[in-house]
Amino acid sequence: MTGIITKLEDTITARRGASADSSYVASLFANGRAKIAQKIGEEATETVIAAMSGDKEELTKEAADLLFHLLILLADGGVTFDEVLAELERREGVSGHDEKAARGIK
Ligand SMILES: N=c1c2ncn([C@@H]3O[C@H](COP(=O)(O)OP(=O)(O)OP(=O)(O)O)[C@@H](O)[C@H]3O)c2ncn1[C@@H]1O[C@H](COP(=O)(O)O)[C@@H](O)[C@H]1O
Repeated sequence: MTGIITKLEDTITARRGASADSSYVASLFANGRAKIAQKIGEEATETVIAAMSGDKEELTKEAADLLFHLLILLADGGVTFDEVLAELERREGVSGHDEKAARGIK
């Protein structure tokens, strides 16, 4: 299931320093973290709009866009998707309320 994530992570890493003219990923890296973060905001908004419209196909496509751009932001920040999954596994079985309390969130 996550094989495509690993492949995308490898592709994203390989695009670092590639020509921004020929690669969308390289163009995002070239424009910097703020631009990548901005794309996350846009894709998140589009995902929310798709969810609210009730269009499952559109929601699937927008969620894929969001996840793709999140992988780029994670790569830029030096975090792997495996590390995100490990954090989710760490929380497994912990109540959401307890998790918030552990982080000092009321
Ligand atoms: N999975 C994706 C993928 N999903 C979405 N996108 C691009 O993400 C962009 C989505 O942004 P928008 O919807 O806002 O469209 P846009 O208006 O064209 O974007 P902006 O000009 O505003 O940045 C589009 O340009 C899509 O083509 C992707 N681009 C690349 N990939 C993967 O990344 C690989 C490497 O791509 P390159 O870096 O282009 O070689 C590809 O082989 C694919 O596997």
